[in-house]
Amino acid sequence: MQDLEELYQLVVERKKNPRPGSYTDYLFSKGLDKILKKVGEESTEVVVAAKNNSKDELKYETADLLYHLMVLLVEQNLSYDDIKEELAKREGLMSTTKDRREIEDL
Ligand SMILES: N=c1c2ncn([C@@H]3O[C@H](COP(=O)(O)OP(=O)(O)OP(=O)(O)O)[C@@H](O)[C@H]3O)c2ncn1[C@@H]1O[C@H](COP(=O)(O)O)[C@@H](O)[C@H]1O
Repeated sequence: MQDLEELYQLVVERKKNPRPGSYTDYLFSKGLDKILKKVGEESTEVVVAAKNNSKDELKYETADLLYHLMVLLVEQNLSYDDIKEELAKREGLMSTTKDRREIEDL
């Protein structure tokens, strides 16, 4: 079993201890622009999969995107806890927006 945090930790481990032939090492060696390109590509593939109404494709592309996002976070020295903290801050936000004026189409 591998959850997102375990995947993040695996990427951290690869950065600390590069392993020959590892795709993660390949991304780190190419640098930020390559990682950003992959995040962009994989994001687009998620959009296309959803438009194709294909759950299998969406599942596959989402896993690809999450992996590349974890590589980006590690490259940028953002910890997994940073993201968890940000998400935690948002808990309960719904209740504070219930009186918001309806969003109108332009
Ligand atoms: N989750 C993933 C994961 N998802 C996608 N990918 C790789 O992402 C690449 C995306 O495929 P593409 O066709 O878009 O890219 P490509 O043509 O192979 O290469 P480029 O476009 O980047 O040049 C594939 O090579 C996949 O193997 C991943 N590679 C690794 N992981 C995880 O990271 C762990 C460590 O992997 P290594 O670093 O390779 O040991 C693995 O055990 C997995 O758990």
